[in-house]
Amino acid sequence: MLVVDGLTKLFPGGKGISDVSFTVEQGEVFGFIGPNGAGKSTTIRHIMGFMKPDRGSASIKGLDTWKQQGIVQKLVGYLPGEIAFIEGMTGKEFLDFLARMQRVDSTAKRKQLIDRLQFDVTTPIRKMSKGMKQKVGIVAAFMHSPELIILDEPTSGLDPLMQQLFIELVVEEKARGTTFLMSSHSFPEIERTCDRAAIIKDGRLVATNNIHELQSMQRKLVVIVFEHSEDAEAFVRDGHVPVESHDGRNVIVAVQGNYNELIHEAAKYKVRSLDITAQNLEDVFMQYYDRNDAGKGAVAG
Ligand SMILES: Nc1ncnc2c1ncn2[C@@H]1O[C@H](COP(=O)(O)OP(=O)(O)OP(=O)(O)O)[C@@H](O)[C@H]1O
Repeated sequence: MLVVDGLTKLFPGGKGISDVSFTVEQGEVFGFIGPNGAGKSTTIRHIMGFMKPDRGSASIKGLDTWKQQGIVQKLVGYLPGEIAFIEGMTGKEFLDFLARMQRVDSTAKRKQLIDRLQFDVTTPIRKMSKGMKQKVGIVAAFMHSPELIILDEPTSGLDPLMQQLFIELVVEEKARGTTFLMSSHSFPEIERTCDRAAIIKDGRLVATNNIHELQSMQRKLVVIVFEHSEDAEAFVRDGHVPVESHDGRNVIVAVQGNYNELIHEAAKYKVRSLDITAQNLEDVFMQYYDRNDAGKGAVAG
C-alpha cells in the first residue's frame, strides 16, 4: 500500500531526514514513534506529496506521492500535526468544504463520527479548544472512508476518554480493512493500535518491529504477597518459577508469556495479594534492536 524508499531531505542548518525506508501493507496499522524533532512530520509531509525529497521516494499504491500528488491525496485521509483551518468557518462549514473536494457522500459517516466524538460542530473554529479542533480534524480524515489514513500525532490535545474512543475508531476501521500510518510520542498508544512500528531518531530510522512479537517478549514482574513467610520460603525453595527477589512474605517473580506454571505453583499456598507490572515496551524494542541489529544500522522486519 505504502512504500517509503530511501527518503532524504536535508534542511538548511543540517536537520531533516536521512535514508528513511519502510513499507506499510494493506490493512496494517503502522506506528511511527520518535521524540520531538525526530523527523516524523517531515516524513509524513513527503508521503502526502507536500514536499519534494532530495533523494528517495514515497509511493502509495504504486503512485509516486510527489509526482502524482493530486491523485494520491484523493486516496488518503490525512490529519496533519498542526491543522490549518480556514479562518471564520464553523466546524460544519469546514467539513462541508472538504466533503465537496473529496467528492464522496460522507454524510452518514460524518454524523456518526461527530456523535461519537461528542462536540458541537456548529461552533466557529476560532472559538474551539485544541481538543475540539483535533476532533474536527479526525472527522475530516475518516469521514470519506479512505483506504489509507495518515495521522500525525492524532491524540494530542484529546483527554484520556477521547484518546480511548479514538483507539476504538482505529480498531473498527482496521477491521473494515483500512490501512493506517500514525505518528506518536506515546508507546502505549502505539501498542494498543499498531501491528508494527518504526522508531525514528535524529532523522534516521533506528528499528522497525512487530508489536505483537515485542509484547510476547515483554517480561512481566509479578509481586506475590503470601499469607505466611514460611509459604514464601517454600515457594522459593520449590524453584519451579524464576524468582527475582524474596523478602519475608514478599516474592517477585519474572514471567514471560507462561502464566500457568506460576498460577499452579502459587496456588499451593495461601496468597494474600498479587500485582503485575510490565516491562516498558520501549525498553523491549530497544533491547531487541541492540541484540539483533547493533552496529549494523539495519532494520528488523
Ligand atoms: N521547513 C523546515 N525548514 C527547516 N527545518 C525544518 C523544517 N521542517 C522541519 N525542520 C526541522 O527538521 C527536524 C524534524 O522536524 P519534524 O517536524 O519532522 O519532527 P517531528 O518528529 O514531527 O517532531 P514533533 O514531534 O515535534 O512534531 C526538526 O529539527 C525541525 O526543526
